Amino acid sequence: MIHARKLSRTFTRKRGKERVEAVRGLDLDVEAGTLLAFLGPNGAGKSTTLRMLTTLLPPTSGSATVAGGDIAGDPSAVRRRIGYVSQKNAASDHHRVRDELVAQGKAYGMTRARAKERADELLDRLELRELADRTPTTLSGGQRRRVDIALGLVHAPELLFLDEPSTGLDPHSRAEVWEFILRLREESGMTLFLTTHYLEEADTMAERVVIVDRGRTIADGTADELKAELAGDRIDLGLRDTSDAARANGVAARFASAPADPSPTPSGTADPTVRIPVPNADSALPEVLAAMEGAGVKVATARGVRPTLDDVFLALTGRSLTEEEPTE
Ligand SMILES: Nc1ncnc2c1ncn2[C@@H]1O[C@H](COP(=O)(O)OP(=O)(O)OP(=O)(O)O)[C@@H](O)[C@H]1O
Repeated sequence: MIHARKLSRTFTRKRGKERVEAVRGLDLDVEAGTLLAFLGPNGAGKSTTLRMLTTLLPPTSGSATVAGGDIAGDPSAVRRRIGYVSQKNAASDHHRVRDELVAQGKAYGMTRARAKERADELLDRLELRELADRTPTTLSGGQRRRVDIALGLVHAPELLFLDEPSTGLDPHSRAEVWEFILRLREESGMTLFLTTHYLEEADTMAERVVIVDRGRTIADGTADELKAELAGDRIDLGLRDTSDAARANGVAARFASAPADPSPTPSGTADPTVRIPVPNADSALPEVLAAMEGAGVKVATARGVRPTLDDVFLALTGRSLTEEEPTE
């Protein structure tokens, strides 16, 4: 469905003629029917990639075919087959939801009758029927996002790009938008390519996660694969007594699958925490506790910690995905 080769985009900032390599040589193949989450910190090149794949921005070099069309050679064929829900609201503030959907259908060359029929189908499918005669300014954030998604679906695309579909929504609306995205996929088998800042969403919803940083792909796989290969489990032990720290670290070193923290790090309050990277926290925990007891270390709290996608990013770059990039 998507085949990109060495896709690159450089911007030249007017002042000072500074060059920004927003996307550097991206290779990507996406199978039809996949739900892919495209992750990366601010400024990693996600929106630029999306804009190139949706033909809104020409690449500086490299090539891509999207839904069977060449983004440079045949952009209109690509546009007919894909939908794009951008970060900005697509619906105008002053037109009623149904009218907006009908206008979109006509813009795609449908007859008025067909455009109305299609608008009705989408109003039902995205549970917007009751809101059909309202203008977007009177809708909640989640309802408005559903209207944006409906607008992206008018021409029944094979592939839908969603740029940050859940950003700026409250947790209830986020869950609701996700429910629609997942349902859409189940009903239509559509390929979905989305960016998100919410790592837990990518972790639980996406079949494939691609992480980009500074314009390059740094990880690609299922969330479980990436976590298992790049981050691994951890055991966190809270010590009752700081004076046990040196002994606790000695025991930790015997179990650690990677060099453990050299010194226990205070976890907010006075009691120190020893963090031990292990291949499997569930099976290692009883053995670690027994060894600590044998060494006379008094353990106050113990817990197995599963890695997150942020741990994956941290392992790869030494930075957290949730931290802001320093402004250039
Ligand atoms: N039109 C432009 N002119 C100059 N620089 C640009 C332009 N568009 C993007 N950039 C730069 O390209 C880099 C990648 O930007 P992009 O918007 O693709 O990142 P992103 O991963 O989508 O970030 P965010 O998560 O903040 O949306 C950034 O350094 C950005 O400042």
